[in-house]
Amino acid sequence: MNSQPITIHTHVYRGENRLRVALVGQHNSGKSTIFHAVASTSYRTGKLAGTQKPYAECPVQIGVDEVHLVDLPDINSLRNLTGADLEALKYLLWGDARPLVSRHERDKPPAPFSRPDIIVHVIDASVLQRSLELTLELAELGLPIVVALNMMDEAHRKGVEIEIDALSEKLGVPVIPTVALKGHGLTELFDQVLRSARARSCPLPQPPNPHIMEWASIMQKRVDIPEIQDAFAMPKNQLTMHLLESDTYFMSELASHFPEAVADVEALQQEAAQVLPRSLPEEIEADRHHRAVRLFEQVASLVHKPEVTWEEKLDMLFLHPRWGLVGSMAVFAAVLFMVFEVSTALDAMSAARLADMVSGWQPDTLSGVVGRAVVDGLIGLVGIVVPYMLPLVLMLVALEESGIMHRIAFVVDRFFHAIGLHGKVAVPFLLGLGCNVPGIAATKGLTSGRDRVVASLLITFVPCSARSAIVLALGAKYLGATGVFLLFVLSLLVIAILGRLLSHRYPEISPGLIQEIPSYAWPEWRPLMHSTWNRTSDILTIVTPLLVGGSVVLALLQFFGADVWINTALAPITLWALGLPAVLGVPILFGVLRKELSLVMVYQALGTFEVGLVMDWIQITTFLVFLLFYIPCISTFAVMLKVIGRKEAIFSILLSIGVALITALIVRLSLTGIESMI
Ligand SMILES: Nc1nc2c(ncn2[C@@H]2O[C@H](COP(=O)(O)OP(=O)(O)OP(=O)(O)O)[C@@H](O)[C@H]2O)c(=O)[nH]1
Ligand SMILES: [Mg+2]
Repeated sequence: MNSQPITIHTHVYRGENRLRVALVGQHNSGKSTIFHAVASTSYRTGKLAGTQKPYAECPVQIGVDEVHLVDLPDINSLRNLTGADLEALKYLLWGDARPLVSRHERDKPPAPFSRPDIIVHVIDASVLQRSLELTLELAELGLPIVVALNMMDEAHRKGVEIEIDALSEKLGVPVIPTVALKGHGLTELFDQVLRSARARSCPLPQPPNPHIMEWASIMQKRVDIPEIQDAFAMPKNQLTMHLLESDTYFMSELASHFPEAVADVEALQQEAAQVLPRSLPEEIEADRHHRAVRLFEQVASLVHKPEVTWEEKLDMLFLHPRWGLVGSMAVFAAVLFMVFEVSTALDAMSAARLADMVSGWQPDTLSGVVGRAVVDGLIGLVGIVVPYMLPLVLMLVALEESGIMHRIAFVVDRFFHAIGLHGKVAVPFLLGLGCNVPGIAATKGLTSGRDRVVASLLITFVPCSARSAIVLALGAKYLGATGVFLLFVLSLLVIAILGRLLSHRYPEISPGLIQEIPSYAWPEWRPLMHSTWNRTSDILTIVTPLLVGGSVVLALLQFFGADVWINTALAPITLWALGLPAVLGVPILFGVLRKELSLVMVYQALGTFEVGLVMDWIQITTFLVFLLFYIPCISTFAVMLKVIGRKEAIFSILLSIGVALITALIVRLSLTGIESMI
């Protein structure tokens, strides 16, 4: 029988025992890109004690293990540091612990968490030589290191070829090639991080030349005093090298805590200066530079520049630091075209035509009314499926399968992070401009847990085409272009503020996951159609009964003359809070079926098309603001049930009513205030 070896890890990194990993590297090497590729949206940021450069931290799930990942500010060298760089070094040495030498510093410890268990040294492979000096210094820290040889695409483009194995062997450190921008190699990187941490394998020592070694061993003897070593709590060799190089911080700490030892150390530095052609710090720096150059020459070579492939050209548009937005903007424009042109045309051809056909049917019997309500519900369904669900979901699936969605997500991530969301929901948000239903449905495939809930809740505040139509119809006529513009700006503002607030409601730091950007692929028709239909029908099973049922209930209410009760029941909102005519209660309630019907119902309720005759501009604005934000519609509620569950769906209704009321009230009061002033 064939038996497979089973690896049993003696140590699983989880919870309190999660592995602490620090991303260390020079400016622009890609640390933050790696961090954002694997972090969740709810990562934390902070500043190292008394400095201005922020770090970021987040737990990340890797299989059964969990790591606590810290993205540090850039660092060029470990020598002679001041300010933020020195604090970063102190974090690497001591974390939140306070060895004797730093106990007198009154600021907080450099970091609110322990020192890392392992370092991921992020290197820009396209300028490898520059980074290797730092690698040599990091090797002294006594921590396991994994090198992320990042920007391999750039290196490839410049024709720099690196022998990964040779580099890894010479450093005694695993080297993993990555293209952080696309998430390539990140799975291997973090797998290796776990392996190296378990093996506790430290880098090979990288001693300076024998010449310097002699001075180092003398220095080591002079400070090899248990009290000094305890006070600095760092690897002996590293302390020795810092003192040999007359590092300001370490020398001053030595002077203030062990004044008797300083004379010895300084005497040695001066002795060396007399013997050597250059000062000791200069000698050591030159030696390190020399070793880095030699290492570089041994492992790297310049080859003929390869041809740029079409994938690389496309990625210039999607992922390039400067041009990357161009591709995303083009896709957004295409999505908006679909939403505003194609969907509108399809709507006119399908649902609108059907609605026209039955408009003459005005039954006055109970069964007739129910029949008409069922037909209305079904037409409403057609109005969601044909113009919105099918084309927009098809577009979404195509964007996902082609690999474009991942690239857009990467580029716009930063903007969306500001409101606590992942860049992946950018396209669903745009779909929401057409109809919230496919927008919310899309979050199901793209996000999970907290991110999905927050994205869905926020998408309900994106003005869908039905709502925009009312704002455009009434707003353009009575408030002018500026008024309409300001109403949409208000939507954006409300979404941004709610995003921040909701991030507080769901603060749990969900661990990030490693995400790779897939290669480009032409979507295949059959799977595309299949997936589109699956997702649409999935939603229809829950939207249909609610839409038809809701339509019947409202028709019956109207049939039995409940209008007056409804208007009376809603008077606290319409009349008292918002100062609107009470007859608007019915259109507001019935609007949950299909918002665009609200407009017709408003005309009916007020008995005129000239809304301006019965309502002043403040009332019209208040009404539009309320309409813009309150419960979107029954279909949206249905899709929420499916995507985020009953509890959150009900919360969403309460939230939208609350936000609609509060915003409308604020707008009403401010406008009244402004009017009385002028
Ligand atoms: N071509 C290419 N660009 C990358 C890659 N990784 C990151 N970049 C880009 O390089 C730039 C710098 O990346 P960051 O992640 O901000 O670098 P950093 O190390 O955090 O920089 P500092 O925080 O300033 O130290 C960004 O514009 C990234 O989009 C990669 O693998 N390939
Ligand atoms: Mg950064």
